[in-house]
Amino acid sequence: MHQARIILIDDEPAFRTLSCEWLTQEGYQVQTGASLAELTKQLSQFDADLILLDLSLPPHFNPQHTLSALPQLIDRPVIILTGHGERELALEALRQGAWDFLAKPIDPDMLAVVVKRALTKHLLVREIHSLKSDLAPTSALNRLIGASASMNNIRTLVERIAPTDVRVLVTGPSGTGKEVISRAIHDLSNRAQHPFISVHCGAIPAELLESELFGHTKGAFTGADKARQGLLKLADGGTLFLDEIGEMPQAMQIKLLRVLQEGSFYPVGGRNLETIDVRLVSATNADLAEKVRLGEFREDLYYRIKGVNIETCPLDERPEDIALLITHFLAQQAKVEAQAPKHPNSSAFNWFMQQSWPGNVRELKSTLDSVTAIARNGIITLEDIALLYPSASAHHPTTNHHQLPAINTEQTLDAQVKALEISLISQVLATHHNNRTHAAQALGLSRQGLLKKIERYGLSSKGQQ
Ligand SMILES: Nc1ncnc2c1ncn2[C@@H]1O[C@H](COP(=O)(O)OP(=O)(O)OP(=O)(O)O)[C@@H](O)[C@H]1O
Repeated sequence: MHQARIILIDDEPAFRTLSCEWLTQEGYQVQTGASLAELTKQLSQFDADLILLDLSLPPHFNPQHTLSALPQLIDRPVIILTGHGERELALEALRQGAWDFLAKPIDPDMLAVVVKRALTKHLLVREIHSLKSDLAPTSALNRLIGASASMNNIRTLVERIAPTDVRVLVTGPSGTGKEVISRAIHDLSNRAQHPFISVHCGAIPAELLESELFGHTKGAFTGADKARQGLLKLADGGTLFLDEIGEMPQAMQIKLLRVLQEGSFYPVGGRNLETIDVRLVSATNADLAEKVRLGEFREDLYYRIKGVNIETCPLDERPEDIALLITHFLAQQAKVEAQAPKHPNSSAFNWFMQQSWPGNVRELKSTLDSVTAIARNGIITLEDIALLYPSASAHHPTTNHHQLPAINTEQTLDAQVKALEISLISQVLATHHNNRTHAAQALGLSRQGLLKKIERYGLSSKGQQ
């Protein structure tokens, strides 16, 4: 876990210095300030995990004024520091969402215990929220990031067909999320409790594919020193995902067709007919219809596997998804590393928006991974990017074509306005270190208004303020 960050706001300099020392000795990173204005300024640069807050602060020394700021702060624990005779105020602060209060004079041991407890409990609450959202049935859909018309259609299709047993063929260029979509279909289906078995048809040598899929008996061929179940049997009750089905050898295509027609097969070298109940989802980046025309793929198999066709489109054709994917991948990375998410600054963000991504989402993700690995202090800059991609140093932010999505006569005005809104919100959130209060100010929105848009576009990521 990262070193927890605390902001202490109190108007007494001696108290600030002393408490700062105590907390630093406990291993926390601490920043201090004397007023609400300083708190706001610090929050924009220092993503605090906890705030210690005196209620009587300059210039007004009006506790009610401080109390009215509480709703903006309570995304993390706020501990109120109260003076003598301020019990009522402290209770009011608790009603408004403060975590706890400590009465002055503060005992350092008590301070350490209360702070530690608040941070631990806060962390647990966040974990529980995160686990709950991962378990929610809609989370499989939420994993399909994107607000483009194409991604919206895909999500709708996935939701409709997942509970049926219809076969699905996912087509589209490499790295556009065909496997993620296939998994989402499985996770939202009635087979979700059973296995999802993925077979990369092009990666397994033709001579091994049959025994990999159907299994084999002992002694079926040289080296088969014991019987082994095939992937088809392992997928029983669940979903069999045949990736790159266009690369399946012709001999195997006939065998697969038989399984799909009869629901049964013989393991290699075996005489006992095995029956299975699997849902088939296939994917390819090849033009299967063309392969059929060229005689490279069996027409009868093509129609057997096709069922519903879901088609993904290149990332360059849906620039509004880039901003959402960047936010998503950074949040995902932060979760794995149990750290606050890193953020691109404005010019780095623009660079990502302007690139062409022939390798699609996979390429965007790996570029982001490598750039974040070398970024310092939680901020990704154009200089970081230029270390790995030297052409970035010549990058000129005003000549981009993705920052403002290109005018597209095939999309409605609504869709294009949405794309622009997503792009701008993501960028402002990134440049304000995901501080929603400041991003809202920069965009001229109320915080509530911004939160609604974040929710609507699925822009939220764990660990944001
Ligand atoms: N819409 C999306 N939302 C979230 N992650 C995505 C999305 N699309 C792709 N990804 C991520 O991009 C990477 C590539 O996706 P995936 O493997 O599903 O692509 P693919 O189309 O199956 O590629 P290939 O044809 O090369 O097998 C994965 O890390 C995946 O998690």
